Amino acid sequence: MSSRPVVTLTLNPALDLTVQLPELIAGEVNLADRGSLRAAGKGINVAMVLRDLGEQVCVTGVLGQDNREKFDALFVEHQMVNYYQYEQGATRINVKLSETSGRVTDVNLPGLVVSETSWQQLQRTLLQLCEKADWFVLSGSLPKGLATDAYGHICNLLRERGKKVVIDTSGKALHAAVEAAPEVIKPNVQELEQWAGKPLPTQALQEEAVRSLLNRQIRHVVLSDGENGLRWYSREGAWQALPPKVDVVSTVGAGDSLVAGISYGLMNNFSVADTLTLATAVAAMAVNQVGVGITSPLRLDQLKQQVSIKPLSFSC
Ligand SMILES: Nc1ncnc2c1ncn2[C@@H]1O[C@H](COP(=O)(O)OP(=O)(O)OP(=O)(O)O)[C@@H](O)[C@H]1O
Ligand SMILES: O=P(O)(O)OC[C@@]1(O)O[C@H](CO)[C@@H](O)[C@@H]1O
Repeated sequence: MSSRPVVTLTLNPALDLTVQLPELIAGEVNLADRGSLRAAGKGINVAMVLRDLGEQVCVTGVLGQDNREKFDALFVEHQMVNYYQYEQGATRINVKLSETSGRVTDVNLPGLVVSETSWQQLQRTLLQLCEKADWFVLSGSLPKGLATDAYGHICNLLRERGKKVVIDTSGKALHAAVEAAPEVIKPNVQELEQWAGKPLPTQALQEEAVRSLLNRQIRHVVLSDGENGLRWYSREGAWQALPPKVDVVSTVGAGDSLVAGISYGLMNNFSVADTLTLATAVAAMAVNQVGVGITSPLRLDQLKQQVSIKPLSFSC
């Protein structure tokens, strides 16, 4: 466990309305088995896992004033230090329709419009947090009101101060973020294809794109691929992690759990094998439940034992 806190930034958080139903039939009345409404968003999910791993966490970003209660309660319950900026209006609700087969349909709303005042205040907050923290995890889509290079801009601010930045985003935001050379990025295969601007159907083609990311001075590229696990690339080498087989309850937050596990391992100077084992097990745990977090340390140990790691032949 590191002695200094880690910061997670969520610019576009959400209340996740997870609905579990046998089968989704579009255009019909669907009867659900159960539902839950949770404070979420990518960086908040990352924070949940990091707290469960024992890290001190400062959370920041922009939340809506009108429905802040669930977020405030979560921060208190999980002892996260709250540096959020509150904007007029309500944080979006994202609907996650989770079928018995394991298929998940996401309906994500656009979110708040972030004002220039909040954006400026947020940057001041991040600079203030540079005095406390060395690692910053920036996750998720960008809300309206922010330029597509918002993550790139923040990453530059942080890197100039010697901070390590992990970024998990997609589309144009990922494009701009890559130019700021963060320490780690975690695209999934589809996001890598969007970045490359073409389909990448083979491992060789994916590795060509990864090479050009590493040549832009990104230190680690973690390429996630759902139930096939992940491949981790850096100038020092490459590894593949194959996840354990689990019953899929909801895949929402699996990527965030992976990001949390990778960040934890890097922050604590774990070996690559230990980092990947932990991250892959934590992600599998997320898949096996609704919501993220380490709900059973014993189960996490069992999952870790079922992760398989192997080195890949790869050079830059
Ligand atoms: N069915 C599964 N069984 C076990 N592990 C899984 C499964 N699906 C995903 N994972 C784990 O979660 C990781 C992240 O999943 P994925 O590649 O879907 O990320 P993502 O697209 O960022 O996810 P999301 O945005 O939905 O959180 C995978 O690398 C894998 O380790
Ligand atoms: O709009 P973004 O930021 O891309 O995604 C938001 C989101 O789908 O990501 C999390 C799962 O990763 C959910 O908690 C949340 O609803």
